[in-house]
Amino acid sequence: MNFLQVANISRTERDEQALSNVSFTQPAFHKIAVAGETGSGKSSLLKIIAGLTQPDSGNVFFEDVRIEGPAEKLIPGHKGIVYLSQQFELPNFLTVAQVLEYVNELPEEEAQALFKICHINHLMKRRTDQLSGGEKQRIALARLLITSPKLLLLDEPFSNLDMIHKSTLKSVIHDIGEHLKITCILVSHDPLDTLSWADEIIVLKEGKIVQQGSPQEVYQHPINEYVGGLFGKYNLIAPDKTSAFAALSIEQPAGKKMFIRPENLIVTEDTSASHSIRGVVKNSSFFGHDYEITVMLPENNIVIKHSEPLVKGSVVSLQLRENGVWFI
Ligand SMILES: Nc1ncnc2c1ncn2[C@@H]1O[C@H](COP(=O)(O)OP(=O)(O)OP(=O)(O)O)[C@@H](O)[C@H]1O
Repeated sequence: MNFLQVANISRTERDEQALSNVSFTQPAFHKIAVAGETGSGKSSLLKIIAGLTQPDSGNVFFEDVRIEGPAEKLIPGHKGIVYLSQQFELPNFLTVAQVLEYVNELPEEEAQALFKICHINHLMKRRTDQLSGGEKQRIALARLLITSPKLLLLDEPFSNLDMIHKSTLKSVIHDIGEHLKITCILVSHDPLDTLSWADEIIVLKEGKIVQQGSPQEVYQHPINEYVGGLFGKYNLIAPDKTSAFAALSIEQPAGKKMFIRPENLIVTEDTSASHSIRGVVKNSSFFGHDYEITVMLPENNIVIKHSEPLVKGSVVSLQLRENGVWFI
């Protein structure tokens, strides 16, 4: 039995293809993140899986049962699947306890454990209009989880959250998977949210899956520049601009560009080192845990990461980490 099977889903919105033949399967407890630029179809996909949007063609099966869309049933949605939208709403003028009691069917002990996981125990007496955005979101999440779903669909849960609320929510999402045994699909366009959490990443562009793989695969071996760019900074060196890399004896496939993540280039002390690239430091920018350094090569500039700033105008020697180059 497949836990979730998405089979050839397509949907058109205003004459544009929002989703085009999207297919994938998800085993239970396998954490899937969906990434893609704005308008690539991420929310549409989640809503179709939740049974809240009707696909034009294709099917979604949840535990081998076909999910009916809103055109096929009176009350949209599917038992066992919950969707936390970017625009969730809580009832006004009620306390958090009242909001949750209304939907709660869990025994008291389980409900308390759930509230603890969601970091909301201390908010029970507050009214819903007396909460911060991050607190409201965790109440909305608890309100869905209290129905004991098997599949949780989270649509950009971290957008609009400051670092503190974001880190609380990250630990909540981690604990949901660990302790509540709920499978999750997460949509986010921040690479840091998805790379560290997901077992598998599905990348959408213009409604199509362009790459699907482990976080390591999509980060280190993107299929194209679009995927590479979604997950962080990179250097892309055209085939006719690689003279500075000659000493590295890299075998370059014809017509392909060199793709190198900044952290795959490391500064070596020895400026005469063979098997290294020499360049001149153009500038250093502070990024908290490290510096981003732009280095001028004869034909182009490249960006590297380094633990300290480097003096502008100084000559540096760089080495490439093992398997640090990819071609696209
Ligand atoms: N209700 C709607 N009416 C008209 N067009 C829509 C509707 N919902 C989505 N679309 C269009 O379908 C395409 C996919 O939208 P969708 O919201 O799924 O993308 P997304 O990847 O989730 O974007 P974002 O990251 O901005 O939320 C976009 O071109 C969007 O404008």
